[in-house]
Amino acid sequence: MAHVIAVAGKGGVGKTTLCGMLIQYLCEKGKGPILAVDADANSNLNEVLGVEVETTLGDVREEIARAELASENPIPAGMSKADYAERRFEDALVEDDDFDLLVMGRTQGKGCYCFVNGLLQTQLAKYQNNYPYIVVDNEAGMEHISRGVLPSMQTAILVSDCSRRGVQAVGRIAELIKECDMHPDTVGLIINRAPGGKLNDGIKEEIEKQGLHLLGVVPQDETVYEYDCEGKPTAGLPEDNPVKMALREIVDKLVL
Ligand SMILES: Nc1ncnc2c1ncn2[C@@H]1O[C@H](COP(=O)(O)OP(=O)(O)OP(=O)(O)O)[C@@H](O)[C@H]1O
Repeated sequence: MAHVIAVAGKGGVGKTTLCGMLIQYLCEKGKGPILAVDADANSNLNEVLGVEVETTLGDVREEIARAELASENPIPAGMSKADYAERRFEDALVEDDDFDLLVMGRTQGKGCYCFVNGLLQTQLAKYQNNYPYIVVDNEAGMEHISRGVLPSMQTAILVSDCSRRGVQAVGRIAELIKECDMHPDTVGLIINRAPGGKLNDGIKEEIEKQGLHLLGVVPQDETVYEYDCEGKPTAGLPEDNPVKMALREIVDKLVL
């Protein structure tokens, strides 16, 4: 069974960047094949990882939910809706050397999604046996986890920037995780984009107030930002990049 690592945080704090670096590092450590799941409709994990995505699970869900209403039903005659959905979900899996990527895409729309959400849940449960690790880039609401679409969670990595509000947002996500009844072994915080890689006293106080376990601090680094602006995958960052090195040190301390 896969070890599921969920990465979450408020938008813009660098969650997707760190998630991509984590996937790359696990691959380098020989922990692959990894299933990477982009569960945040606003993030672009594929860009960070440097892969193209043609179909999202959201597209497939939409297509199937509307199939019966459409004048041209895409489901071939003689094929069940469930078999067609499974085939299309497999089409949506982007395969790379050491990881595969699934992009959830948008989660809301008109019509009933219960049937396809159920299929998606089954499909993900099936994938759980094919990969040693599943790494999920979540939106702040952790919707896929709270709705039970994702099978389980052993490690939650919560990312905040160096702001009180970022830490407070993470505190709320930690509460949500408790309410989800998934009981991960580790729930820890990474502070990203810290100037000079240091925490100030106000942030330290807030972390304590929220009762969060600090895994480590990642510095602000202009090269990471430039790579993003130029659309270059973070996988291509030099080995001695300070963000890459800080994240690796944190991952090495995790029990995975
Ligand atoms: N340590 C860092 N130093 C400098 N820039 C960083 C660092 N981490 C992330 N960034 C930059 O911050 C911006 C936001 O990062 P990213 O897209 O990973 O955030 P996010 O939390 O996933 O946001 P969203 O959910 O909106 O996608 C990007 O331009 C990224 O390159």
